[in-house]
Amino acid sequence: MTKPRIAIIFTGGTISMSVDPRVGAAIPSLSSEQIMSLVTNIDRYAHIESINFSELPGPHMVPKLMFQLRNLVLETLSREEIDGIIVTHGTDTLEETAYLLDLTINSPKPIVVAGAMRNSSELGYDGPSNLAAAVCTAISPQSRCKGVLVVMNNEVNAASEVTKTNTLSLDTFKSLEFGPLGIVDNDQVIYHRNMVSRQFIETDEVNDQVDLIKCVAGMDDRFLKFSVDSGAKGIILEAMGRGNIPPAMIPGVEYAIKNNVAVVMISRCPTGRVLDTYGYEGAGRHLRNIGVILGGSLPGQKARIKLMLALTVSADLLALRELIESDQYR
Ligand SMILES: NC(=O)C[C@H](N)C(=O)O
Repeated sequence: MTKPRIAIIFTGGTISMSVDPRVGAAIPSLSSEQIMSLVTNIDRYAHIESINFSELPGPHMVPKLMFQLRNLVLETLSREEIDGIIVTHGTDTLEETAYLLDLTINSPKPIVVAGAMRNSSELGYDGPSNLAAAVCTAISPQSRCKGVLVVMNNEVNAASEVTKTNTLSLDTFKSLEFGPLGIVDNDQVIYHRNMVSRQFIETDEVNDQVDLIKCVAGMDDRFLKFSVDSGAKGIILEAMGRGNIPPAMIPGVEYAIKNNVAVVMISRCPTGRVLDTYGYEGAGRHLRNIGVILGGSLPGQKARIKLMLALTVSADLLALRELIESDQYR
């Protein structure tokens, strides 16, 4: 039987780091060959092809590079002999890249994003085991047509649902709202459910002029006005609870919308979607009536990815509302 062929695209992150004695802390240093040499016996399962994209820590990744990575993933997927793709990534921005890939690639072939929480100088370096689980996931026919998957700590999560929840735990990537899609057990992926919803945004670019503003008690509209005046085309408003903001922020929201800047609201609560349940000043109904778009249950950093892509499809605020709300409010 012919073994499946998997391309692994290395972008950096802790999975490719070790402690530099001069700095006394972890920095990118491992080549893809060095990492793959630690994933022992993987050639029993698949032919592996390594592709070097970058050696970036997660916080150095930027939206334009994520989109270049998306183009490389698409190009690699278009090769008939490739059965699936794995992307290694710094975990700090892994969910953002994974979600961008998920929203912009419509392929039945499995795409898996993985990383590590411990670098190769630490006891219990989890890079090789996460990569092994990612390969087991990518070669499974059951992983087809599932969108982009995030595999860490033997759990399989949908890119559209997952977020990093803990600063150091190996078990940090969680779908807080719905739980994992499945697990990797004994080198086999076992799925328990399908992703809740999936959206595809057809575009060839990303507009990175989107800011994220978190609301706190007593906040005013200075950040909102600064964002508009400094050229933002979109703002993610990380609101309180069900989707409500302090009244002193409202002039800034009106100023943004008057200037055709899209304002998408999500919640600073870790779970639950926003909705226009409340009718007081600054509450969801008021904000919706003045043109604020509802962003569902996405965390702010992922809602930003979605808006950055949606803005390349239309600058019209009503069309943007339609596009952004369509998969969360039916
Ligand atoms: N575990 C990690 O990968 C964290 C690291 N700071 C990064 O995102 O590059």
